[in-house]
Amino acid sequence: MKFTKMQGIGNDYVYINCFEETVPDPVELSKLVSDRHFGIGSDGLILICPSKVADCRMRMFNADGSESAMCGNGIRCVGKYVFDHKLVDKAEFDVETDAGIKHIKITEENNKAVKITVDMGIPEVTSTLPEAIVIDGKDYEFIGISVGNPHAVYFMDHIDELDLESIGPAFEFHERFPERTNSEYIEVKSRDYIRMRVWERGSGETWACGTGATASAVASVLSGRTENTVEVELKGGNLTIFWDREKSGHVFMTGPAVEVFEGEFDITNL
Ligand SMILES: N[C@@H](CCC[C@H](N)C(=O)O)C(=O)O
Repeated sequence: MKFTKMQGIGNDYVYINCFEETVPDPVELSKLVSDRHFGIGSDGLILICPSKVADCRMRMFNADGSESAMCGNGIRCVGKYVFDHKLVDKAEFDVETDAGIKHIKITEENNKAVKITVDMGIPEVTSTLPEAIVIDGKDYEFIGISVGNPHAVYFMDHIDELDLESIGPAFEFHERFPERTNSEYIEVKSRDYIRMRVWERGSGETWACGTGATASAVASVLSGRTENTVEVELKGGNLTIFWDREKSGHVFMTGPAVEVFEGEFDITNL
């Protein structure tokens, strides 16, 4: 099976062009390819498929094989892939996801996508503002935001000192979140700049999460900490998030996407 490895500010996935390839078991394939010692090495698997209602469809699987409705860094890479590989012949197009159809705008240089803006839709607040869960006897106040997938945003000082390997799974598997949750840990630097670490449902700590950055910017605005445009610094780079709160209610994510390499993977034993 042919694949392409791509990354969006360090959040890396294996991409399969399902206009040409058939994937028999994406759940098992995701576990296999994601393994950083025995596989290709990635945060999961993304299928770029034909769609009846949009220009293409994205299906996204975490490293543990669980499927998510949406992936922010993934959809920017899908945008770059279909543009660069000429599966579309326009710089604005639609991608079907299980969280709805998302509109993409490509900024190109020499016929290659260098920057991608995604209309992430209207965010949904899924908690009281804020709400607390108890972990090891301590209250953690979070803001719950869905942008097609679930996020719990926690504001704190000194995110570099956080023991993410402990707190991440405690959020992910807490009984408050029956479908598990992604969680973001946010240090506010100014009214338009935040720093973020993320623990992803199904993949653990990743270098970036586009839906997480979007949810965190929305939570920052909602709680009065920032203006509507926020730059989010993640381990692998920065994203710009603009929440058009007063007019359309939609939130827009802008950032890069990079093709790392192409290869072939033997799936005869899958
Ligand atoms: N890295 C992604 C989010 C991937 C899905 C997430 N782990 C979930 O299960 O919802 C992003 O960039 O948004």
